[in-house]
Amino acid sequence: MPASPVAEQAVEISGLVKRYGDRAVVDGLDLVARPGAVTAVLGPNGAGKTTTIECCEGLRRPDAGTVRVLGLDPVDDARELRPRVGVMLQDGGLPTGVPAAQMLEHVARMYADPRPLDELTERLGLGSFARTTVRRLSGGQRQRLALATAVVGRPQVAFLDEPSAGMDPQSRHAVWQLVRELRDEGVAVVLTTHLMDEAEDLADHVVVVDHGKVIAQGSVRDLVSSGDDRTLRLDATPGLDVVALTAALTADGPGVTTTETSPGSYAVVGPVGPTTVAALTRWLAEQDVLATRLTVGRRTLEDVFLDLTGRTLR
Ligand SMILES: Nc1ncnc2c1ncn2[C@@H]1O[C@H](COP(=O)(O)OP(=O)(O)OP(=O)(O)O)[C@@H](O)[C@H]1O
Repeated sequence: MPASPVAEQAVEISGLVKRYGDRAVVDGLDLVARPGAVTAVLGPNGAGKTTTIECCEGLRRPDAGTVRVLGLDPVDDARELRPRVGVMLQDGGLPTGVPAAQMLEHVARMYADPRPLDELTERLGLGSFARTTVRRLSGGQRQRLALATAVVGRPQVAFLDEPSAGMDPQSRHAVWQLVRELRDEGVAVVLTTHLMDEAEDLADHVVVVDHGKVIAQGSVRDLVSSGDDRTLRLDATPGLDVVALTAALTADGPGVTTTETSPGSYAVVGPVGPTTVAALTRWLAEQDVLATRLTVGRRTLEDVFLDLTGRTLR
């Protein structure tokens, strides 16, 4: 049998286009994912994240561009890739009439060296619903089972589509811990998410996608650091005059931008300092508006997204 091509990158996507009808939902997307790293594809609903991942999983054929997973074509080389790639679909994608434990045992039997099932069961808390059929599992339970089936075969690449969606905080942390360990074992983990904290906590590399295109990428640190910029967050009455507020904040200080991110929530981004806060509280007092929350902190990925698109992620 010829040796598999040696790939430095676990996943390489170049100029990917996927159309539904005449609409390109993925529109010239480039992405690279390394072994031993978590790559998070971050973007709002409908950005094209799932479609991109489905092209990597061989579930959809690109209309243009190339996708390589471990140097192979996900559609043409599906048989060779199957034992080396783990997939967690957004809707679980599992047969519904089988009890959870039986499902996991069945999947494990397909691999030469599966992970110990008792350990995986314990870690992801699968024991409490082992005998329940997939159909009757809650959304979060189904997600945990889907994750277990994705990683039980010790894949070299794991595609996880919104791995912690719908989970309670305890389960979410168990999932995050497992993802970190996969990374430490050398697995290339590619996950989609629209949860900022998930990307900030887990990702070595973040790819921000909007309208089927990459609009920014880098480490979280690269993306959020921008000189002395900080974000001042303010909760107050909806509909404040942000133009007048920005003018008041920049009158005797450096330039900042002000946005009402959702009704009654505002973000002031820029070199926010003590004079900015003083000017803000003075302006609010003049308008007879009470701030119910005021914080100053470092920029987040949410701020980056807001800067790039003028919209919030959710
Ligand atoms: N089979 C399909 N036929 C037609 N349109 C589709 C199909 N699958 C997805 N789409 C559309 O493609 C766009 C991108 O969908 P996709 O699921 O890739 O986005 P996403 O970024 O994963 O969003 P979400 O965060 O909501 O999961 C959406 O507008 C969606 O309605």
